[in-house]
Parts: sequence; structure tokens; C-alpha cells
Amino acid sequence: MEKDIKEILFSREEIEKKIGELGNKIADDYRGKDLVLVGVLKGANVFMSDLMRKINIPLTIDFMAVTSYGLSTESSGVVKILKDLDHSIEDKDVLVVEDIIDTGLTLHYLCENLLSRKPKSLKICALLDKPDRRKIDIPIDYKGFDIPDEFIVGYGIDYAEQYRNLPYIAALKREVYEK
Ligand SMILES: O=P(O)(O)OC[C@H]1O[C@H](OP(=O)(O)OP(=O)(O)O)[C@H](O)[C@@H]1O
Ligand code: HPA
Ligand SMILES: [Mg+2]
Repeated sequence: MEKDIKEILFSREEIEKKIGELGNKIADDYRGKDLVLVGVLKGANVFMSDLMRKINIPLTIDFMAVTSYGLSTESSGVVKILKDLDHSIEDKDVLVVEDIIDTGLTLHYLCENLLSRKPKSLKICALLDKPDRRKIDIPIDYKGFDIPDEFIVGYGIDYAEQYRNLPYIAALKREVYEK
């Protein structure tokens, strides 16, 4: 896997430090509320499991699985729901946990869908923000890092379902996906 990596953008240690800061902020803001973390599978799986252990207040978790990239580096523009939430979010304080916001199409679609279920509040926590490629504006309430316009892998994030198990966040060499 390492031979396909162009550059490591954030090390395991940098990610851990940032998630500690995000977790503290979220715990302060949601103390006394009915917090539900909604993880967006599969990409946010690793981020979600580290983040929730840094939010030191009572909370519940749930997951949705959506996909729009498939085996490509370009969004198909069609967001497909593969798995829905297990529980109702009506009157809950929902925080969507996402690994990366690129075009914004996935979260735009997801937030519209979640808002129709009448949560008390809906906010977004994203580890990575790639603003150069945005097609739809998405307000990010809790953000980890800004990233350049490169195709990213690692720490849960894939190219064609590979590289999710890298412990760091990296840019993939162009030659790997421009064949
Ligand atoms: O802002 P966007 O351009 O919509 O891209 C961001 C989304 O794309 C990726 O998911 P993907 O569709 O690859 O599914 P996955 O999480 O299973 O990898 C990523 O995990 C985000 O959910
Ligand atoms: O840079 C990316 N890498 C992997 N998956 C993605 N989905 C949107 N952007 C990306
Ligand atoms: Mg993907």
C-alpha cells in the first residue's frame, strides 16, 4: 500500500490530537442534551469510533451507509442509501459524523433526508474538508482539517475500497487511479 502513497498529510499522532480537541468541544456544547452521533458508513467508521471515545458525556450512536463514489474518484452525483438508521431521531440532538466533505453532495442529500425526520437539532462534524471541489455549500460545525484538491485515502477513507486500514491520512499517487 505504501508504494501508492504520494504524501502523508496527517500522521496518526496529529489525528489523535485533533480528535481530542473536537471531542472536548462537542462534550461542552452537548452537555445535558440528548446527543445522537450518526456515523456515515463506510468512510466515517474509523473516525466515529475514535471520536465517540473522546466525547465524555452520555450519548447514543447510530449509522447510515451511503455511497456515491463506488470504484471511482469522481462522485456519481447519485447518493444511494445502503443502510438506514436503526432508531428514530425525532426530538434528538443529532450530530452527523463524516470523514470527508468533497463536492458536498453526500451530506446535502443526507441532511435533507435527516431534517425531514424532525430532529431537535442537526449539526455536522467532519474530519476533512476539501473546499476546492465543493458543488453545494455545507455548513461544517466541527471541522478537523482542511485538505488540498488531491484524492485522499487512509484512516477509513478508500480508493476502490482499498487503503481504509492505513493509520494515517495521505494523498494517493495520480498514477494509481489515472490508468
Ligand atoms: O462530498 P462528497 O463529494 O459527496 O464526498 C464525500 C463522501 O464520499 C465518500 O463516501 P463514498 O461514497 O466513497 O462511500 P464510502 O464512505 O463507503 O467510501 C466519503 O466517505 C463521504 O461520505
Ligand atoms: O478524496 C477522497 N478520497 C476518497 N473518497 C472520497 N470521497 C470524496 N472525496 C474523496
Ligand atoms: Mg469511498
